[in-house]
Amino acid sequence: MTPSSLILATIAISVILYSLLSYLARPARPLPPGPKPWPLVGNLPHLGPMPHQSMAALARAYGPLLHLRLGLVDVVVASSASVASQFLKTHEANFLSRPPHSAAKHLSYNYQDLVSLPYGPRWRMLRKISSIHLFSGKALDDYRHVRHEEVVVLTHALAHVSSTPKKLAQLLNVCTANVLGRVMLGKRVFGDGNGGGDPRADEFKSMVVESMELLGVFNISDLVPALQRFDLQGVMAKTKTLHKRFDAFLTAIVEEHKAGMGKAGSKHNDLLSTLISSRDIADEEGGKLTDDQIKAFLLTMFTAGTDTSSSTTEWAIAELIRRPDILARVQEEIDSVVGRDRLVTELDLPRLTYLQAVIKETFRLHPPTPLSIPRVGAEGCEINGYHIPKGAKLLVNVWAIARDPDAWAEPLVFRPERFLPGGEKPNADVRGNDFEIIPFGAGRRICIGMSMGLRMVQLMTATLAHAFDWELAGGVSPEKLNMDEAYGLTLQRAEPLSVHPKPRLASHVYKALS
Ligand code: HEM
Repeated sequence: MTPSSLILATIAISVILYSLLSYLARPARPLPPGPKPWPLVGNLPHLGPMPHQSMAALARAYGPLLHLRLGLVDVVVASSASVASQFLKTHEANFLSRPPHSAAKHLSYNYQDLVSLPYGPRWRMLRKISSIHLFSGKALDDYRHVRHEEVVVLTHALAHVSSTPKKLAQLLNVCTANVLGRVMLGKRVFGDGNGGGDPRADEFKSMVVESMELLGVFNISDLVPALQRFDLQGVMAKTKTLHKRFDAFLTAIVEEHKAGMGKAGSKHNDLLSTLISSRDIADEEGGKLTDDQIKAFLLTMFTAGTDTSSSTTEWAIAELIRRPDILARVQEEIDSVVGRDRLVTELDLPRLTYLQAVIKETFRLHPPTPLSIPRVGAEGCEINGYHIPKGAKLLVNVWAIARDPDAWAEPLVFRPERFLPGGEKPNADVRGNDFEIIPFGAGRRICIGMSMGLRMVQLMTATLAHAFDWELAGGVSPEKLNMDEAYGLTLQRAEPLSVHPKPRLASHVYKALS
């Protein structure tokens, strides 16, 4: 049999088997509405290059609870606050695990990381360890100086006068990665701490972006298992190569750390040392950790924790550049609280009400994970009178929910005032309680790094807005700034922000940074 006739035969058998099984297992209640699926590929052609946008358009036509069939997989999409709350609150217990995804499987050392582990003892153990060491109020306060110092390094790098424009995303990424490095490993991962370039940082950012692209792909091999071995979109080949690059990066970190721990008189209180030592003390819930599990843990934290915060800050600065009136108001607020003789600190943030509103508005229009991270239904259930099949993949379109015209006035306009007293949603919060704006998800599987991510985005945005005025590279005028999105698991800017920062504080502030 030739390869093409083998593919055709596989497709034909899959379609017949699937139709038969679907007929036999048809539910009493109807599935939620959705566009008619094509044979075999189902609704994949409906997704296009920007699935979050296409799904938002489909939700406008079919309603906020949408059913799609992608290959052989049932997918339900929540596109309104009330539908999202049905899944993530009312039926939360049924949607606590993640669906299978071959790219995630390969990148995460066979689903060993916190994002992809099924809800259960090992997930609980890793969540507990990371809460205690990284994300508890005490841990966050203990490491406040680290965030401050790395933002100082970032400011120093931006203040360095040069005719070459600065790629903001790259510097923000180094800042967030170094904060995580110092907190988890006890040391920076990139650069010399003076804001100087490090080619490994470019490599790292490109690996993170590529992983987000691969994780965001709707891979036909996952959706029609019979086609898995053909790797028609080349996702698996790219994932394997990427995994090797990440593994080399992580193995070096772990081995170097172990060697340091072995030296006489060395004292290590960081998280990685705890993880390495925990292999000798069986945990009552999750068992011992292997090297691969430790690398999977670090990988998740570095990927989930860097690009999300840095891209949100990049979007925030882009919005401020486009709206000089809003930037001026942010600067006025920070000047009045902080003055112009020092940089902002985290302790100033609670007094910066307008800045907080700017950050919320940025999360609303530019949520870093537009389709959140998928969940899977453990059992069949009924929502709003529709049958949700067992094993259905749940996508929460947080991007569409935050632009829902039934929930937001002029949803496409960047207007921080909507979150201030007298505005339409003065009390709305992004921490998973107000389903109209859930950039971090909600419920038990809500983003574990939420508090750290929020602090980083607030501190970086406040510092950049306070310490600099901004000009776009190439003489682009603010109103011409390209605000197009590039799709992936995380929402990148199609065109990275390229800028000339102009220091605006007293000159001694910048001198003191060197
Ligand atoms: C702007 C910042 C961030 C945003 C918007 C964000 C968003 C999200 C979202 C939407 C989820 C899925 C939640 C769900 O299923 O309901 C998630 C999960 C996760 N995030 Fe974040 N994230 C951010 C920062 C961080 C940081 C700083 C870290 C770690 C250093 C992190 C680590 C994780 C992990 C480990 C999970 C998986 C949690 C689980 O499955 O139990 N995130 N994040």
